Amino acid sequence: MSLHLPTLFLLNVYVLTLLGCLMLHVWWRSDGESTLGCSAGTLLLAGLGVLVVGLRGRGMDTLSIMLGHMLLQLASGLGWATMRVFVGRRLWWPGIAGGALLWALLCQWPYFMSTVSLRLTVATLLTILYTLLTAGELWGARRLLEVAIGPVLALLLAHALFCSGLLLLSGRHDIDWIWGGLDDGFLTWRLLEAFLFIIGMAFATLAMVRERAELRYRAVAYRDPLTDIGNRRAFTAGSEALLVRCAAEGRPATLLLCDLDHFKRLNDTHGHAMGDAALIAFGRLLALGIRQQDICGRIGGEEFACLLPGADEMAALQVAERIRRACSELLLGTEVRVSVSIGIASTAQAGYELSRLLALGDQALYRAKAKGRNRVERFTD
Ligand SMILES: Nc1nc2c(ncn2[C@@H]2O[C@H](COP(=O)(O)OP(=O)(O)OP(=O)(O)O)[C@@H](O)[C@H]2O)c(=O)[nH]1
Repeated sequence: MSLHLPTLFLLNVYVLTLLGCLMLHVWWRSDGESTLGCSAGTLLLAGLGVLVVGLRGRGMDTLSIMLGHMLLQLASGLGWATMRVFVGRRLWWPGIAGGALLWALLCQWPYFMSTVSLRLTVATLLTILYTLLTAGELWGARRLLEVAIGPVLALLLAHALFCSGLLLLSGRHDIDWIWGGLDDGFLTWRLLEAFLFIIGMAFATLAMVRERAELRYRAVAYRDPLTDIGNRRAFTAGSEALLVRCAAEGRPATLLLCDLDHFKRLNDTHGHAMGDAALIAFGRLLALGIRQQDICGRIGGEEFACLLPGADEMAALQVAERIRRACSELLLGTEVRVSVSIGIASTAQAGYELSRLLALGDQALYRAKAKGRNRVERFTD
């Protein structure tokens, strides 16, 4: 296969600039997501760098070698910064500009300017260094990131391996073989690989940013903003999935339906803010009082629900009593007394359908309220 080098240079400049402008636009529309801003900068700097490097041999060799490679190193530094920002770290300008500054310094040395092999080695080493630093940022934060980082890591490692291979070959072969023949030479493949790598990184970055935004929106949509526990949507989705699993495994599951007592009176007497404080405290009590495999949520104003997989009625009764007793100790130190009524319904009576469990739990709760509140009642036919 033969690739025409000047065409490849032009294609590089055109596509990188176009992609950079598109990324700028996405950044602008995203309310300033810094990762996208850094990625746009990387693409635009890379496009400009390739353009200046492409001027070599047109009477502007010094400018091309010095400025072109400085721009390319700055693009590599900004590529690293893109992932730093993505994982929540701050921009570190000495690191970003370090490669470009080192290149500018080396260009003051006449031997460096006149020795292609040395320049090729330094440029490739810097590229490998920035690529590994970029991969290191993602790897270091892998436990905190909820998004898939495998494709980007694979892309970065492939790029580092390709550049290392190039470095090894340049040590074994005549440099003219690396740079020479231009139509079929190694430079053509180097340029093509770098081009594909930058495009791949831009799309992978965009995908990671989008995936994280979606996860954040979903988390917000599934959380009750006041108590910071799951809302009705989260409880319903989680419980339905749990019930399917319990049904398949033939295990019981029991629902606790909790309703704070005389909540309207509490609001009217002590104010809405104190009512909110009671809701927050009760939400925390539930979240801390259940096992990791249980689910709880605020499913209405002052109504909460818990689903306990694997728990039969008697086990659930103990949990409910514990919650009821702990509730009386909420907001100690204030004049407010909080109590809760709890209705219990289990899959032994209701089957594994959530709506039926909720309906039976509601009947049990109604009985607890009717019998004077601050008590736990089980559903009975
Ligand atoms: N502070 C506060 N109050 C809320 C919130 N959501 C609902 N409420 C109030 O909760 C009260 C519920 O009142 P009711 O449904 O009459 O029930 P109750 O007064 O608790 O009476 P019982 O359930 O029969 O013991 C209403 O006054 C709602 O305004 C909230 O987010 N914050």
